[in-house]
Amino acid sequence: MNGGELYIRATGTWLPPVERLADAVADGRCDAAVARSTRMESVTVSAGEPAPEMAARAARTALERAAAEPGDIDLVLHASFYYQGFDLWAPASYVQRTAVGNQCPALEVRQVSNGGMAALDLAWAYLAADPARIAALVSTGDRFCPPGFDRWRSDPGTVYGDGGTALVVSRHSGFARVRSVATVSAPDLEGMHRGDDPFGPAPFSHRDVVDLEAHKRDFLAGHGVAPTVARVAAAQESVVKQALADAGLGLADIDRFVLPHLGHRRLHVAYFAKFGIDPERTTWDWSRTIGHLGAGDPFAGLDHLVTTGALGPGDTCLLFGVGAGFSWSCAVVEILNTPPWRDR
Ligand SMILES: CCC(=O)NCCNC(=O)CCNC(=O)[C@H](O)C(C)(C)COP(=O)(O)O
Repeated sequence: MNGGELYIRATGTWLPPVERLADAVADGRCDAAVARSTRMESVTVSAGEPAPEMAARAARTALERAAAEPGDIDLVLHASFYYQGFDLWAPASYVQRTAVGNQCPALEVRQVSNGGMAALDLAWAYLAADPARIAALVSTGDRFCPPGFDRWRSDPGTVYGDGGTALVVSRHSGFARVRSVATVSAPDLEGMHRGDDPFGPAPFSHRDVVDLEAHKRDFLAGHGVAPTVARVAAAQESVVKQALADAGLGLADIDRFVLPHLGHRRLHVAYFAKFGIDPERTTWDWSRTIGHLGAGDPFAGLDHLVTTGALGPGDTCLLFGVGAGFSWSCAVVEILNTPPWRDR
């Protein structure tokens, strides 16, 4: 169980323009088979904006919407998982200096695609530990660009988009209440994003471009597909059960589902078919135009549903996060009122 009340004061995203998969297939950047299996339409692609800068822009939007002063923020957590622009550096401090302008603890959470949701879980516990602590900013930012990452081919079941997202959470008030956050870990699966590669002395010591499919093939060769799929499914189920139980709700009580921006085949196996979720009640129709934002999918998806009015007062929403490791987080969010920034 989490500690005390937690509210969402504001969400924020900063997303660059999209590139269409049809164009990427036509010019050979994206394999037609990936376009077919993922059913993605487009992904956001940064023309040069660095990941921490996109996170800071999303953070500024969320802080403005929250009407938060620098002194209101008691913790900054920044989640990312790809290169942040410098070899040895603290992107959370960049977000704090450029978007927040205070001196509270600013720390990074690197838990691959589950980093944003894991940071939300950690922020709640940090705020609950001291009555003097009121609010936190959680930001995410990633730019999946060459030479080290191929957004179309580095992870064939998922096409990657660039962007920044942010959440301002508070123990006192907000347009939505976080009724629970649960996190589950399965470290026996960490080898799936490592494969048979040796540990290296520097980035890209063993290969020039991230190739998650190669690591997955190596891992499955040793661990078997069926047991691995079953392990992933069981852990995903356990985190959903825990979040719903902590919120005192059942799956049937949930109005909308914010899913990771994975390709359609992966979403079908892990969410639509597994939980009997109607794609129409999820963020799929939108996420297929955005791509996998790394740690930011859940915040971007919530921002989209609230801003477009798909979620309104009295509605409940389940946020899903899953990351290499693996780790899964799940949050139950109840919308209390319509935020002033909702599309008119
Ligand atoms: C590396 C980025 C990241 O953290 N992504 C989230 C974790 N990855 C996923 O959830 C993708 C789905 N993959 C899996 O569940 C496992 O690899 C399976 C269970 C082996 C299935 O793989 P698939 O056939 O979908 O490629």
